[in-house]
Order: sequence, then structure tokens, then C-alpha cells
Amino acid sequence: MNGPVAEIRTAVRRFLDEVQPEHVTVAVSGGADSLALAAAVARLVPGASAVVVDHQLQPGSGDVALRAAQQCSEFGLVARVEPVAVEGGGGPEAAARKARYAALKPSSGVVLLGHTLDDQAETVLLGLGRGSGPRSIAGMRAFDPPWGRPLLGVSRAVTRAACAEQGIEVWEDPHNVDPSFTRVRLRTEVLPLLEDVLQGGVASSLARTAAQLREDCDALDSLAEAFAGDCCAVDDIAELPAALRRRVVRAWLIDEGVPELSDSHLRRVDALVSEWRGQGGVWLPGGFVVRRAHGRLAVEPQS
Ligand SMILES: Nc1ncnc2c1ncn2[C@@H]1O[C@H](COP(=O)(O)OP(=O)(O)OP(=O)(O)O)[C@@H](O)[C@H]1O
Repeated sequence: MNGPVAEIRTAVRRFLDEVQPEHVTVAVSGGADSLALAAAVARLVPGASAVVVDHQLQPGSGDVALRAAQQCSEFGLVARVEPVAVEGGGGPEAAARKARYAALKPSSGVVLLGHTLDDQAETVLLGLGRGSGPRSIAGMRAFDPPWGRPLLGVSRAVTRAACAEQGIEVWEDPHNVDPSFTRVRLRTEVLPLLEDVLQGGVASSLARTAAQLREDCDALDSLAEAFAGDCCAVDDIAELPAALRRRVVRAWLIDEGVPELSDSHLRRVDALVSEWRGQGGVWLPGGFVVRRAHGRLAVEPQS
């Protein structure tokens, strides 16, 4: 059998053969990507579960979640709705994502997400445009325990076609067509224009670039591990190539408990090593400040 349903089943089977998880849960939003994934998992993994998170942010969200859970039960999955209270700063999207991932985190096994090749292409383009640093441009990983993304090589057109072929009704998230979201404009305006200018295959090319960059990043990260712990002594790392030095600094800051470190924060801390002019401390997320004194870096809570 060829066609979209077969393509998705093959991608899921390959992922599961490689990872061999003890239990499989599918995270389902009710959209085409995660429903197509859920249908494939139901065929391939007896006893698998599905979780639909209800963010309770829009009227009727409970009905959408319940409907998606019912569809998953009909596929043969053990399905449930998980209501969450979205709170905290960083914008409503980020807060919803944080609450969702917290609710989806399993006690064992993997949670499969429906991210596709097109999501990967958008992530890479966003990272490039925002100057977010190589880790962002390297995109999402297919397996980042406990999260699994078996559809990263499958395009959104295929998940839609698979749903249509199986008679699965999909929920159209109104956010997905709202041009006030940067990602929506990338999807509906920028990527089609790039496809047109470059004569096709842009999403695959971006995903391929991400995969290559991921290999490079992994290699540099493991080289940087050799210097772990030396970071506070500036002389020990000052002569390293910038790509390695920044990774040593980053690993040290994360180790010290600094959260959500952006590329521009990292570059400012790195400047305390590589462009030292006696400048003052660098303020970081989480209320931390990094200073250089007597040839050493020190991270302290902001006073
Ligand atoms: N409400 C939800 N309940 C359960 N799973 C969800 C929900 N929303 C999204 N997901 C899962 O996450 C996948 C990606 O969804 P979407 O692209 O909307 O998320 P995102 O906010 O971009 O996520 P990420 O932070 O991982 O990029 C979906 O295919 C699905 O597997």
C-alpha cells in the first residue's frame, strides 16, 4: 500500500523500532498532524494512550478536547482529557506551551508529538531570522526524551491527506490562520514565496540544513564538555575558538541554574572573556548577574 496513510505508518514504525519505548502516549490537539499520528499509533501499538490538553483559554475548548479524545478512543487508544490552568509570564503562547508540556510529561515511556517537516522548516526560518543561535536553527530533535517526533520527515500535506483518506474530521485551530502570529505569516506568506522563488523543496532543504547543523552542534558540545568546570578561570578558556568557548560558558551558566539563556545573553557573558574592557556585570534571566573579577567569572543572584 502506498499513499499518505502508509507513509505515516512507515515513519512511526521506524521511530518505534529505533527507540523501543516501554509505553507510548500520543499528544493530540485535534488538528490533522496529531490525529493522523494517533490513528497510525493505534494501528501499530496495542495499549497506547492519547492525551488531549485543554488549556481552558477559549470558550468551547473543553468540547474540542473531548471530541479529539473521543476520536482517539474510536481509533482504539486509551484516551483522556487533561485540563490545565495556564498562568505565568512570557506571553500567553509561551505560558500555554509550558502548562501543556508539564501536563504531558509522562512517568514512563515516550510522548509522541505531531510536529511535521513544515513545522521544522518554520522553526529553522524563525531561528535564522531572529538570530537565535545555532541550537535554534538546528531545529527540533526526532527523539528528545521523553518527547518523540516521528513525523519530522513527513509534510503537513501528507497528514491532511491521511486524515481525509481515513475519514477523520480535523479541528481547524483559529490561531493557525491568524496573521498576528509570526509563525502563521511565515507559513502562509514567506514559505510559499520562497518555494516559488527557489522552485520547490524549500521545507525539505531547511530540514536537511537543520539536521546537518545538529550534527555539528552535537560534535562541538561534546568537545566543549572536556573544558567543563574551567569556565570561571578566564585564562583557561580565553584562547579557545569562539564556538567552543561560548559552549563552555553556556554549559557553566546552565549548571549554575541560569534559565532560558538566549544567544544575545550568552554573547554578552562571552564578551567578559573575549572583549574585556573592565565592563560591569551582565544581567541574566532568573535574577542572575555574571561579573568578572581577578581573572575569574562568578555568577550571583542579582542584589
Ligand atoms: N492541546 C494539546 N493537547 C495535546 N497535545 C498538543 C496540544 N497542542 C499541541 N499538542 C501537541 O504538540 C504538537 C505541536 O503542536 P503545535 O505546533 O501547536 O505546538 P507548539 O506550541 O508549536 O509546540 P512546540 O512548543 O513543541 O513547538 C501537536 O502535533 C501535538 O502533538
